[in-house]
Parts: sequence; C-alpha cells; structure tokens
Amino acid sequence: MPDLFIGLMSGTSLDGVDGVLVDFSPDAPLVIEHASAPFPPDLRAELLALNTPGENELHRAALAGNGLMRVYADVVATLLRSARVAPGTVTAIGAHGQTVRHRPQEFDGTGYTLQLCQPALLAELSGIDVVADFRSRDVAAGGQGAPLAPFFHQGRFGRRGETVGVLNIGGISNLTLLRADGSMLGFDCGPGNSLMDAWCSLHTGQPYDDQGAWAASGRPVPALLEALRAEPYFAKAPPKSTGRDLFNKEWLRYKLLPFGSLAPEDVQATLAELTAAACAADVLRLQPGLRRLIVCGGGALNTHLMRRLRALLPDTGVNSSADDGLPPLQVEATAFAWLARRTVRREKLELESTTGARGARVLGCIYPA
Ligand SMILES: Nc1ncnc2c1ncn2[C@@H]1O[C@H](COP(=O)(O)OP(=O)(O)OP(=O)(O)O)[C@@H](O)[C@H]1O
Ligand SMILES: CC(=O)N[C@H]1[C@@H]2OC[C@@H](O2)[C@@H](O)[C@@H]1O[C@H](C)C(=O)O
Repeated sequence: MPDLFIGLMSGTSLDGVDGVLVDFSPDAPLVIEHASAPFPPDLRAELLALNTPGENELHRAALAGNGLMRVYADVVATLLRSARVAPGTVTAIGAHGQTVRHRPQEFDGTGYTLQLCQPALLAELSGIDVVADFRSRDVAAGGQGAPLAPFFHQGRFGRRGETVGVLNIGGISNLTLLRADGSMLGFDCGPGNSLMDAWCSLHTGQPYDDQGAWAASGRPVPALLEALRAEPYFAKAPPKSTGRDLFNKEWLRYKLLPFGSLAPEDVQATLAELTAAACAADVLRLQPGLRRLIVCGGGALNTHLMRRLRALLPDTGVNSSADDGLPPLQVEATAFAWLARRTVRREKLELESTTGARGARVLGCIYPA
C-alpha cells in the first residue's frame, strides 16, 4: 500500500515553491513527482517587502498568505495530475509557508518565528489535510525553531558507523552533522545564496548567478571578506539559526560602505567566498576530518560554489545529494512531507541537539480537509 504525502517548501531565496509527492512505504522515501512554480512578480515583491517592517502589515500579510496558498494549490494540482493520483489517496500535505520574520528567544525571552501560511485555504483548495506551522512549538519549548530538516537528513542520509555531513545551501545555509555514534547536530551556518542573488539581480538583472559563472569571473576582495566574516553570528556556538532578519541587502550595503567602489564581479566573488568559507569553517571547527559532505539546496547547482567548498575542505568528499538519489531541489520539500507524516502519527522529534528545545515534541498543526 502506498503511503503518500506531499511536501511544499518556499524558502528564504524567495524563488518560488518546490513540491514533491512522496511514497513513504519503501525503506527510503520515494519521490514520485516533483513540481515547482515561480512566484508571480507582485507576490514575490510583497513577500520580500514583508521581511522588513512596513505599513499595514497585518492586512498585507493576510493577503500575501492567501496568494501564497494559491501557488501552493497549483503545485499540488500539478503533482496530482502528473502522477495521476486522486487527492483522497494523499494522507496530508506538509506546507512550510513563507518565513517573513525569525526572532526566536528574543524580546520577551520566547520570541517568535513567523511563516505566512493560510492552511485552511489550502485544505479548502486541495481537498487534502494540511499540516503547517512546524516551527512555533519548537520555539515555545525554548528552541530556535530551525533548522528542522536535520531530522529528515538523519533518516535519509545517515549511515550506520559513519559520520556524514549534510549541507543545505538555500537562501540561508544550514549544516547537519550525523555522527557515527548516532548523535547529531544541526544549525544555520549563515548566508547561502541570498546575498549573491541580491547582488546579481542588482547588477545583472538576473535573479541568480547561473552556475556561479559571474562570481568565477571576479576575484574575492580579502579585506571585504574579512569584514563580512567579522559578523558575530559566525563565531557563535550552536544551537543557532538566522535569516533575512540579519543577512539582507541592508547588512551588505552597510558592510560595503568603507570600501568605496569595487568591481561588481569582485563583490560577487567575495559573497560566494563568504558562503563557502563560513560553511567550510563550521565543518572544520565541529567535525575536523569529515569524509563525506552531501550538498543540497540550489547552491549545489552553483558550480563555482561547489568548487570553492572542495578547495576549502580538501580532506572531505563534497558531492551533490543527487549522487545519493535525491536531487538538491527536492530535499527540503521531501523533509516537509516527512515532517507532516510525523505530525499525523503524533511522533515526537528529539529536538535538543539541533534546535536547543527543552525536549522531544510533536511539531505542526493539522487542518482537516
Ligand atoms: N543553476 C544554478 N546556478 C547557481 N545557483 C542556482 C542555480 N539554481 C538555483 N540556484 C540558487 O539556488 C537558489 C534556490 O535554492 P533553494 O530553492 O534551495 O532555496 P530556498 O529553499 O528558497 O532556501 P532556504 O533553504 O534558505 O529555505 C536560487 O535562488 C539560486 O541562488
Ligand atoms: C526560519 C526558517 O525558515 N529557516 C529556514 C531557512 O532556510 C535555511 C535555513 O534558514 C533553515 O534554518 C530553515 O529551513 C530549513 C528547511 C530547515 O528548517 O531545516
């Protein structure tokens, strides 16, 4: 009997939605179908704008959430049509929503993480149970609310008796260390593609630097790299998580101020180096001698970035998750299908080692169809 779930992820790159239809009945989850959809330009601009304080946010956030659900519902329809599967055969959809603020454990000591989502609308549009709001229980239990994919990485990429690293390079980058003794650690390293995307779009009009070719045409500026790496987040010990709240265009603009005019391609090369160097430094600090690093997220498609990671981690085999049977752009969406299944089954996750939450909890909230 198939055990079908859908996972939907729209991450901090704000490039659109990735969706997967997954069968969990085999030993390794089987992705039956993958579909993605870009955001309509107005919705993308609004979601991006909602990442920073602005006018009439409650109203705008509610409407942006509705708009996001319509894109989610289109992706669900595409998945079902391509796989020739009826909605009634899918147990649930795991819908991440769009993170617009991430300030766990701040302000009043609890803080918050906010993913725009209207799960009731998605249940209405799709006719399938929806699981959403995966992060807030973790924050309520004293955790960072992120990253959550490490729990999925453990089951999918972990190898008995071997230490394996999984590096997701999305808008933000996060590292999972699956240790040979069965323990694990997961945290956000810092920026992934988001600063490179912003700079690339500003100077070339392209949404991202295809294969990192533009970055490869420039030369990193050592003093700028040093100034960027001086950001205290990089030296903090895990558990830790971050987002566009810190690493955004304004942050970059401020750091660039003392440098006057630099060649745009050299800045792009420096931003690529920042991502590679921050991730590599975390590996070297926390798991020196790591033999296998599996890279997922859109950054795995950036040839220049992968080349720089390999150069900075000469003792580590650095490969795309595609080599382990799961293409880089399907990993996070599959993680949210997997997390939804855990919610439906009321299975707790051992959160402490990753998010720093006080104990094991069931994450997510169910909206029946
Ligand atoms: N061919 C490519 N060459 C270079 N970069 C690419 C390529 N394809 C995708 N990317 C990068 O990957 C990004 C999308 O990655 P992904 O979908 O993993 O991010 P996300 O899920 O939004 O982020 P997060 O993991 O932070 O939630 C794009 O914005 C782009 O920077
Ligand atoms: C708050 C939030 O949305 N965090 C995202 C973001 O994107 C990458 C990194 O920062 C990670 O912490 C997380 O996403 C993945 C899916 C996670 O929870 O594992």
